Amino acid sequence: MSDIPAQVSDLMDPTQWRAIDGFPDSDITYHRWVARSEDGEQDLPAVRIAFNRPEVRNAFRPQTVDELYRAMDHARMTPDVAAIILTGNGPAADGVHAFCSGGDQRIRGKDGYLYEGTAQDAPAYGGRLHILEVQRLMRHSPKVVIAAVNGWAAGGGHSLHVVSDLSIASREHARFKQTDANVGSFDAGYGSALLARQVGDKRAREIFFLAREYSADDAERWGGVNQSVPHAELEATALEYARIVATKSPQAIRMLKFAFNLADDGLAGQQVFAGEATRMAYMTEEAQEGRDAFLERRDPDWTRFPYAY
Ligand SMILES: CC(C)(COP(=O)(O)OP(=O)(O)OC[C@H]1O[C@@H](n2cnc3c(N)ncnc32)[C@H](O)[C@@H]1OP(=O)(O)O)[C@@H](O)C(=O)NCCC(=O)NCCSC(=O)CCC(=O)c1ccccc1C(=O)O
Repeated sequence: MSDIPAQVSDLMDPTQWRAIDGFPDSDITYHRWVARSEDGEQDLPAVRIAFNRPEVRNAFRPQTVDELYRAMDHARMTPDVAAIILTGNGPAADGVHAFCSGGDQRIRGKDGYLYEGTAQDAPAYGGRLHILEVQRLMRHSPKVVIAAVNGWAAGGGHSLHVVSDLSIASREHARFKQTDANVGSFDAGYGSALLARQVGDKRAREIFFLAREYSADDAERWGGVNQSVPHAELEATALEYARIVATKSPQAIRMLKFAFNLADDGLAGQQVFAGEATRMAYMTEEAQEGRDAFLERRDPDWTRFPYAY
């Protein structure tokens, strides 16, 4: 049985989680859902990834983004994980909760966000904007990403909740504010286009152009989150969503997620969907006949495969 990890957040029940090898607590924390009993420990089908910089409202710096990408990718490639819960640790010392407040403005250089040790006036290509790579990974991951918005979701943090497949928000502490334009940034990709899909075009423009704060209940009413729940129930609700997702066919969930993405993602969306369709085709005798004929140096015999309609 693994050790019970540190309680990294007010809502995290450490007895339900275990540490994951190779992912020590750092700018993010990454845990696997487990059931512990006298008989031992059993992995359950969800992971928890959390921003771990509550002193800056869980703003991300390049190191944070690198760690987030690695954890997301690890979850993507873990075959018995159905869902990824994305949240923020906290609260901070002043009692304020944050999901994520976007890019860390203190280390923003001329052309992006700078790694520690990079001079503020570094020449071009010193800066990173690779949170967008994380957005694409979340979008193309076959796993269902559930944002558990425990506090502030601002700027690029707002976008991460938008890109998540499902969002659940703390009624007392979740606060949404799309501050990009306040600081001269603009998520002109998923963060704005998907938001318009979710809450409607006028509302999305209002959220970006006015950068006004709105609540979990507002977000639920507008269609921006699936559910506003009492703070104390946030992670339990996210786990309940994950548990239900895990009762469904993995193949069906994967195909549905990629189908939901397809039209908005253009040819990249078609490619992801088509890749899974190809995997299914490979499992058929018809496709295997093509492979076998090549390896046996003969013409394929398609006669037993009908032109289905
Ligand atoms: C989130 C707030 C509204 C919370 O307000 P409040 O509770 O009053 O707390 P504060 O006193 O403001 O903050 C406490 C403490 O934290 C520091 N802090 C907070 N947010 C950040 C931040 N993002 N960067 C650095 N530091 C931060 C704050 O300075 C305080 O520190 P002290 O030392 O105690 O003074 C409010 O905090 C707020 O508005 N925060 C800023 C939100 C913001 O504008 N974020 C950046 C938006 S731009 C972005 O995220 C770019 C992301 C990106 O990479 C990108 C790239 C390419 C295309 C698109 C994107 C994209 O937008 O995603």
